[in-house]
Amino acid sequence: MEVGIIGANGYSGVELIRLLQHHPHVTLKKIFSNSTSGKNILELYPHLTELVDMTLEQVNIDEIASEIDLLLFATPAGVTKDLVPSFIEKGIICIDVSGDFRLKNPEDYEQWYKKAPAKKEFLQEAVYGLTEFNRNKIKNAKLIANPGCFPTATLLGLIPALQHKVIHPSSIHIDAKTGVSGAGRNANLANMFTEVNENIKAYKVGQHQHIPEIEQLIHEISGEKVPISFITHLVPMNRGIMSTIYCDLTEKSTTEEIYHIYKESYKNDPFIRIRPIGQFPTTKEVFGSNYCDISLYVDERTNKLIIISVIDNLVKGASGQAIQNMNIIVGWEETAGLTNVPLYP
Ligand SMILES: NC(=O)C1=CN([C@@H]2O[C@H](COP(=O)(O)OP(=O)(O)OC[C@H]3O[C@@H](n4cnc5c(N)ncnc54)[C@H](OP(=O)(O)O)[C@@H]3O)[C@@H](O)[C@H]2O)C=CC1
Ligand SMILES: CC(=O)N[C@@H](CCC(=O)OP(=O)(O)O)C(=O)O
Repeated sequence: MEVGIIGANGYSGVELIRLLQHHPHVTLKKIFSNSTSGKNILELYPHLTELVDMTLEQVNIDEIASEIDLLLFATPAGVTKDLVPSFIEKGIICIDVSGDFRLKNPEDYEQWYKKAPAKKEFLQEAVYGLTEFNRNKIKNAKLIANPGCFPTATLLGLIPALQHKVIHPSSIHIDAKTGVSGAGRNANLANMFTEVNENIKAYKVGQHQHIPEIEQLIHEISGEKVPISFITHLVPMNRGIMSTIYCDLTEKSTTEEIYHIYKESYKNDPFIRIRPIGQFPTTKEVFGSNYCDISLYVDERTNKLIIISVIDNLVKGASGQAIQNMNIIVGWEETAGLTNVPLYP
């Protein structure tokens, strides 16, 4: 299969390039960017020396359509809503890592992304690519809206509890932390070493674009349209997301009972690791891998379930999950190209 990456020079794009080096069935045929087109990827990422020798090209829809079977998009919000429809119409499978097709209601996109939304028909056609939740729909998808990094960690942590109705959806509070690569490679004062190092800060408080995405899926699972509290923090590390979720239990329960629900729910999911009771995951333990590690704790004093979920934002939170979805669409083994062990320490 001939694959291309649009936005290949950003952090998610170059992570796609890295992961595809180990993919047994994929030929990376073309890479594309915008302002850096014409450059060899090695000028921007020397760590790929002697591994990849490709020049970034400007997107040309007709040329791409004649050479590529599947496109992975790693572009900023607002780009794919205009680009993707032409490729879908030409029969090319599109997997979009950006947020353009995630929210079914275009008004939500306008409100939270402050941009014009994609056309309704494409929003309807897009399948939300949270693999473990939507595997059956993903199989037949032509357009995947890959989830955001925070929604991936958070929703994988919440889904079994919501499906088994052990928590009140209206009681969900999420405290989330991310490494700086989540913001992409563009220079930005807020992400400078001097601003981030030895520091931790809350950002986009009450305004984060992942709020409606998380609420949309909670609604789909529970039938309840409820607002959530969701606060993101920037911490001084390159990669990693930790989502700590607090929710009220519907009935008295124990950590053991909840643990068994989660083990059963995820027993066929190769990238979800439910940690033994009493062991809590760190971001380093999933670094560079497609794993999502989840721990459960019932605080019997407050009757709350506390869920701790970690991922690597660039792998399970973006490029790894995109490849997992591609594997499912094409019918390859779901783990193809994604079997690397986390890098530790
Ligand atoms: N970083 C992360 O952890 C995650 C990111 N995402 C999403 O993935 C997308 C990419 O993020 P990230 O890699 O961090 O961002 P980056 O800013 O690092 O990279 C995006 C790249 O897209 C390129 N680009 C912009 N417009 C076009 C265009 N019209 N055609 C081709 N290329 C274009 C830019 O290239 P040029 O410089 O040449 O203009 C830029 O380098 C975003 O939508 C982001 O929200 C989702 C989950 C996690
Ligand atoms: C550190 C940092 O800034 N992280 C980004 C993650 C963005 C992301 O995952 O992308 P989408 O906008 O495509 O959902 C943020 O919090 O907005």
